[in-house]
Amino acid sequence: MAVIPVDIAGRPYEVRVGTGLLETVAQQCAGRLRKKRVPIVTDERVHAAWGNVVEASLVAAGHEPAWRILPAGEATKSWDQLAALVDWLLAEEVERGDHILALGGGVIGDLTGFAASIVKRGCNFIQLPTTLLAQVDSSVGGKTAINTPAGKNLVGAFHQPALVLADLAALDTLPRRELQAGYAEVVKYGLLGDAAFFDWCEAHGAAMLAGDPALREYAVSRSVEAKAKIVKADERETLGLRALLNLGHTFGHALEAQTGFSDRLLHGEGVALGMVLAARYSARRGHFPAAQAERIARHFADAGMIGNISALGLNCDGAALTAHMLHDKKMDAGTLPFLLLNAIGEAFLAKDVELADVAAFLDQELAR
Ligand SMILES: NC(=O)c1ccc[n+]([C@@H]2O[C@H](COP(=O)([O-])OP(=O)(O)OC[C@H]3O[C@@H](n4cnc5c(N)ncnc54)[C@H](O)[C@@H]3O)[C@@H](O)[C@H]2O)c1
Ligand SMILES: O=C(O)C(=O)C[C@@H](O)[C@H](O)[C@H](O)COP(=O)(O)O
Ligand SMILES: [Zn+2]
Repeated sequence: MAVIPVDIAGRPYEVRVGTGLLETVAQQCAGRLRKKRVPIVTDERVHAAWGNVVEASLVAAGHEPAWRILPAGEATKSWDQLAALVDWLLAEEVERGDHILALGGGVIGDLTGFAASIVKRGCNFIQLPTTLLAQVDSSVGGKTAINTPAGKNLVGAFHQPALVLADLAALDTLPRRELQAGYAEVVKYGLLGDAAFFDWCEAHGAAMLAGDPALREYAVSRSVEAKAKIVKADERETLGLRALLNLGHTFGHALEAQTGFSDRLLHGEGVALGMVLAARYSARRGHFPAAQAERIARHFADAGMIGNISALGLNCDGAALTAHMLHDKKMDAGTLPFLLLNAIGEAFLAKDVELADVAAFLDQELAR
């Protein structure tokens, strides 16, 4: 098992990456589960795949799991589900010092973490991420949120988990499309700051996705280490460092909004397309080789993902996509900084991007 410290001032915690962590969840959480009843939030698919494993461990340790089983999918990150979850946690008489368990992907982690941040002005929670995306990204770093009709993650809080248990065995039941979507956030760490890791992805990504256990442990651990370092340096995204983790997301979130936050485009798929767009747009501006942008697009295509937004059949123009971007949380005094590339492994925040130029670029991409 790899143990990666997330060294946040005043609230450090561990990310444990290994196999069998769900089977031994009660022991892993020893000392944190103070009461007989343990509140666990999950979704219906994760519960079907892993509910009995977690239940068995908790029951064997003398606990009585209290399950909150939500519908699977992005629509669960909503005001309605948040309100109902908060009411349920209050009915469970959760105290600040208790630990709420979040068993699932980024949807469950983001929603549960946000509920934990506001119940009694802040309770503890433990992330039990079961998707590749959640293990390499969403369970770490403390961004929690729901979506609103205005856009993605627009209401939320920074609230760090007390512990993260990334069980690699969970990836064995994850559908291939979800694995691929999570892989986009793995590749992101290479593109934003670690060219050697992008090379590793090109060499080993396919075998990692196919199930090689050692490669999976390496991909998850190296991703978590990269994220932990950035989060330690800029927890609240105020210094322009954490913003690097948003590479591909301004484009990606606009595509998710345009497709109605539906199964038509998963978050990771939007991020993959968004990073290809950021790379091509960097090439259009002249500070990134066009051939390298196509290298990135090819890598995602080789991994089985869509490489061009024209394939989405969006039936909209570039201006419709840039309109969604006005809600981006990086907006600053009316301008939107964009994460762009100078090289593979060297992302930067460009503050001189004109949205009209982005819209014109997207018109070309929609017709590609
Ligand atoms: N907080 C952050 O820093 C952060 C980072 C990245 C993404 N996110 C958010 O995460 C969300 C996406 O997360 P996701 O990709 O994990 O999606 P998800 O939570 O919707 O899970 C994907 C699907 O896989 C199923 N599933 C999960 N684990 C499974 C398993 N082990 N076996 C079988 N099925 C399983 C789920 O039921 C769901 O249908 C988005 O809302 C995104 O905005 C947040
Ligand atoms: O942890 C971060 O910081 C990230 O930006 C990680 C992203 O992968 C994630 O999708 C995040 O939720 C996006 O943040 P947002 O602030 O653009 O909503
Ligand atoms: Zn993301």
